[in-house]
Amino acid sequence: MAKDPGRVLIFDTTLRDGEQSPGASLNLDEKLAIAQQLSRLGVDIIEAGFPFASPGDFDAVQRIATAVGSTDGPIICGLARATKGDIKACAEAVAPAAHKRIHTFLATSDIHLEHKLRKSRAEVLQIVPEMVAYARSLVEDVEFSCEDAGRSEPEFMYEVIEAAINAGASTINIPDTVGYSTPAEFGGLIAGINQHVPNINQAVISVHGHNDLGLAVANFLEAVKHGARQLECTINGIGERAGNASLEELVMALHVRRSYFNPFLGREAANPEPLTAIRTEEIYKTSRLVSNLTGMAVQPNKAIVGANAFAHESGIHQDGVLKNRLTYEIIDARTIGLSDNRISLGKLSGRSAVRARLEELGYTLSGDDLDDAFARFKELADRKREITDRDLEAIVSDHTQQLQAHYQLLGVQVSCGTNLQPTATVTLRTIDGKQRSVASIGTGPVDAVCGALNQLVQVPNELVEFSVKSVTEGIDAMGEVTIRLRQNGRLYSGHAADTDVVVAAAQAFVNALNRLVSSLQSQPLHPQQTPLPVL
Ligand SMILES: CC(=O)SCCNC(=O)CCNC(=O)[C@H](O)C(C)(C)COP(=O)(O)OP(=O)(O)OC[C@H]1O[C@@H](n2cnc3c(N)ncnc32)[C@H](O)[C@@H]1OP(=O)(O)O
Ligand SMILES: CC(C)C(=O)C(=O)O
Repeated sequence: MAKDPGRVLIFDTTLRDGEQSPGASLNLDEKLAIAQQLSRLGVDIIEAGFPFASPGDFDAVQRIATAVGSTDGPIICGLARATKGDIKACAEAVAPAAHKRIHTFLATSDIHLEHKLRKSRAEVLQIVPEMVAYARSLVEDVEFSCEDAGRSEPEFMYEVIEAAINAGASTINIPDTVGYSTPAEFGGLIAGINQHVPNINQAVISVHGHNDLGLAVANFLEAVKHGARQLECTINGIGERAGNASLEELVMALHVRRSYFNPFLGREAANPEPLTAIRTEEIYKTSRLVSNLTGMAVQPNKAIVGANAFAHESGIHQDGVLKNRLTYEIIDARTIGLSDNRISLGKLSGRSAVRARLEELGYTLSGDDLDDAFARFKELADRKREITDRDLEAIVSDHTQQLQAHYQLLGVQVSCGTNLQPTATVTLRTIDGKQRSVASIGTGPVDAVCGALNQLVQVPNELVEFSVKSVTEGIDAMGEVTIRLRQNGRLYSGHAADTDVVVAAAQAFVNALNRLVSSLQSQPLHPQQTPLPVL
């Protein structure tokens, strides 16, 4: 049996694999806000990024290690390829944390060895212990992953794992990198590792998996039954391609069905102790925060955190729930932090009530940031009778997105209607204070706004998604706009809300352009690429 921490460790990779979701790039302040909320949620390990990937990623990991990696906080981890350069950068980035980890990886499947790494199995067996030992010379806590484990030959993988443990790895991660495994196969893989790797009891077995076939959570639960004690997952299941195993689904499955899982961890079935250290009542607000800051909307029918997850539509269900909620509910919504019992916020509310509610939602604001958010709150409260949590989230996420913005939207004016050519005038200010306005016509007001913004910014892009939805109910509801732009095959999301959907569209477009521009600035200039316009 593997070294057993006595419960299931939750390793959150929202800021690393989650950020690999097309269009989901986050700025430094956004990453920090998410890391702080993950710490409140009670995750055991935060994988904060891939420090070697870019100076921005390095800074983010270092800042999270400094601000969130306190003695009673989570382990702060960075990802590194099995190279000295990656590992050294990772060690430097996580250094400020009280508890730090280097996570290094090398593929073990023949497909990856032959076509991607162009290395033999013998070379892999030489590199892995060398790089794990190098990582151990820099940091005490080292995790090693056999990338594409789900398609690797088990006997070869056993040898690699044994070598990694002998070199000092204390966590061995088994990733189903392409989401290929089925639950029985994945459980069998973990059982095989426990049986055939002679020194496995010196390491925690971890799993990481993707949702290409929608099986990641099911695979992980099967892995827990066979000895996996660390689950690598993301909030809302975001991540590369179809995403990762979702944290909220795993945690709630282990919570709701603990009498089923308890015996696999050597406990009495009736043991009421939780199987993870997660504060489940923080789940919903963490989901909202990640959705707002990444611009990745949560599908309404998503388990646990979707808008419909606790809604009962049909008469027979409503009748049952009215008689006894247990007829159709397996989770009390309050367990994940949904509550109807809230102070209502409106135009007579003061700074303390707004700050307190924002804190409950996972946003800790002070000084100028609080003043700005409060001013926007009052502005909105003059237009809208009751300010809901979703309104507040929209206010703060707009503000956070603008903190490091290259372009700031100063004004939008449109004229449109029957027999009128839709026209928009837009004013932008750059980070260095230059200001310019442009007018443009379009097929509708939003098209005219986007045309004007493109004229001002002059960075080629293709609009691939535009969606508007109402944040709350009623005629005075905020409209939430999500925009996705594509350039050179990469996606950039922008997200904004306002009671005026044209203003929300303009702001969402500017947010997406800001992401695109930041990404261009962190890449070396392509010979045919023109420098960024300065307005
Ligand atoms: C399964 C996962 O999610 S892995 C994590 C994915 N995350 C990322 O890729 C982070 C973002 N990546 C980047 O910024 C860049 O790819 C960098 C900085 C890491 C590397 O950039 P470059 O040096 O330009 O290399 P490039 O991306 O073109 O190719 C990757 C190289 O790493 C090698 N490589 C891939 N995995 C590993 C590994 N685990 N250990 C060592 N080398 C590896 C590849 O074989 C390739 O080498 P080659 O150039 O000799 O053929
Ligand atoms: C680096 C590893 C853990 C990974 O992200 C994967 O295999 O999907």
